[in-house]
Amino acid sequence: MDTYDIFKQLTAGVRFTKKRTAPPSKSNAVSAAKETPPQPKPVSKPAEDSDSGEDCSAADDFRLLADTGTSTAASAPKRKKAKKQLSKEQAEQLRRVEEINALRKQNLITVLGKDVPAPIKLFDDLRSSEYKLLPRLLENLSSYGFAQPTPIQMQALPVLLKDRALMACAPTGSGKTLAFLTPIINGLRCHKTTGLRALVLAPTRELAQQIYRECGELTKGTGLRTHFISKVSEAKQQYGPDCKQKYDILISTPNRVRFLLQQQPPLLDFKSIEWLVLDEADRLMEEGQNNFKEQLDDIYAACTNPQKRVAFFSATYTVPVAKWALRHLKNLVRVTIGVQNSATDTVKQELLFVGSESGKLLAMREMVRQGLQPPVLVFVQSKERAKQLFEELLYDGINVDVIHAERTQHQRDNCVRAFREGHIWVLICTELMGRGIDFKGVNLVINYDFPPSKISYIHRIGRTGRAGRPGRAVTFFTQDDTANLRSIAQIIKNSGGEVPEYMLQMKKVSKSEAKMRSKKPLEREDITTKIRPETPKNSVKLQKIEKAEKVLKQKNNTDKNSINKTKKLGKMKEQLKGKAPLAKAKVKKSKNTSK
Ligand SMILES: Nc1ncnc2c1ncn2[C@@H]1O[C@H](COP(=O)(O)OP(=O)(O)OP(=O)(O)O)[C@@H](O)[C@H]1O
Repeated sequence: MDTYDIFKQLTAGVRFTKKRTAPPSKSNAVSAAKETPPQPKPVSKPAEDSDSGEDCSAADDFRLLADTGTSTAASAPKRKKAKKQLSKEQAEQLRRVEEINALRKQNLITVLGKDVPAPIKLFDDLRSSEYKLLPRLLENLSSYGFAQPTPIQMQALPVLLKDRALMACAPTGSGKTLAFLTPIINGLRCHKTTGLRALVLAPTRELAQQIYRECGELTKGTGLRTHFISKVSEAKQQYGPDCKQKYDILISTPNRVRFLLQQQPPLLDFKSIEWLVLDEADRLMEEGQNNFKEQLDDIYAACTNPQKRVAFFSATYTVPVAKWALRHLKNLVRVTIGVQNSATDTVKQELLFVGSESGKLLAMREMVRQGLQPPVLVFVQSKERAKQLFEELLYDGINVDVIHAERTQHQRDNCVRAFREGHIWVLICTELMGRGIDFKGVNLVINYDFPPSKISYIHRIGRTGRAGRPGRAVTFFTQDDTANLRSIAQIIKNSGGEVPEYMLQMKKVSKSEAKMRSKKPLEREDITTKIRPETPKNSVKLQKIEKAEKVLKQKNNTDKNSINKTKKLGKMKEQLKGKAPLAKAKVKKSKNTSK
């Protein structure tokens, strides 16, 4: 029973006149912790727009947490009274609480939950007797040379080091990986032969591999053994009952893990799992065909240790994830940095109207002509389109490669490595690389194909502007993309960018349509400059143009008007054949392009 319930019971049947102080509402109760003075206003207001149907607004979460009574508050008058009778000790406590609140406010940290540990200011604060961070781990942390923890690290580290369940939401590129690996390593402390004790799941193999690499750096000198499932076929030797090599930490994708769990006998044993972390948790909790939720349910059921700590991390969250966390995780703390479900403000975002599909290729070539500053990531909506664009850019002599699910693991690994090392300047990719991947110093993200949802947009453009560096994102759009334009324009506006007012005034898309669009990408014309096969409509038009050209030729007029007409007809002919498609796009671009 929380303060609100007690208040309700005590005041049953009592009527309040308007003059009296209003009773604390449930939402008030949530915004202030039990023994704290008024907290700063939560900064994680819901982002202004919520039309995609996939977002979980902060308001929803406040309600969700309020319903479970995870946070309680003393009423304002009580606090005033308490202030009057403060002992020295209480005054000191109050000062400390105010200091904590100021630190959170300054770093846009919002917390929800009971008795949330104070944020740290420096990594060195973790040396204290309270956290007892392994000296070797501190050494490894300091070898990165980071001046101070990022806001998510400031708050998530103490929460996890105090063994609390955590649902963390922080912008892309804000250092979430370190925020969950550090407490795991500290919790496990040294190698044991008991088997796997920590499991980290990520939606793609590339991301799992990246986390594995980071874990390798952080576990240096601790003796802890980390494993990444590279080939399922080799797993039997690596994990089977006869295997002598025991690992402490496993980092993988859910499908590989579930496959191994389902073998007879199972090749993995999760009974001793003490830490379960979901990176990109909202993606991992997505339900439906080809999604991870079912796999995750099986994995979660296999982690039978009741003492396990569970942590969710992502830059975006949806209502079902918040609901699941509240239902299943005890002692949950919710940490949000900045405004929930928003784009990182270090990226300069632009929307570019390119008229038609063929206009995209011309716009791309124009950007190349003006000079691209590599490395550049280009997102398209499917592997077919990735291949098509690759062929086109390769033909232009650009130092380009492509990564998609159809390439072999070896090719994908090589491609990622070459891009990281700067051998490839432009990398064409699909949604596969949209989340989590940390390529250092990506200068530009081009959304060649409009993102299927605003969640996708936030993650895609988050591949640039990481760890406080500046970045740029250009999103092409055509007439066909206007349905999602409003919500993405709103995101740009919310993160401080400029967008034309008409975009924000566009009709809202219904939740069901937004959901449908996020699952089923638009059908688009192929990416090609090859001559398009003639349609009956085109050939009639072509015949008409050719007839007009013939007439003009016969007249043999050399006046300006006739010359212009001939030129215009020639251009129209080229356009119909797919050789010069941008004339229309250029005109519209100047009207509708935002900064
Ligand atoms: N305290 C810090 N100070 C400066 N840079 C940091 C700090 N912690 C981590 N980084 C760097 O920030 C970059 C992004 O970190 P990370 O990949 O963990 O981001 P993320 O929040 O998980 O992003 P995403 O949501 O896209 O997955 C990495 O290159 C990492 O080395």
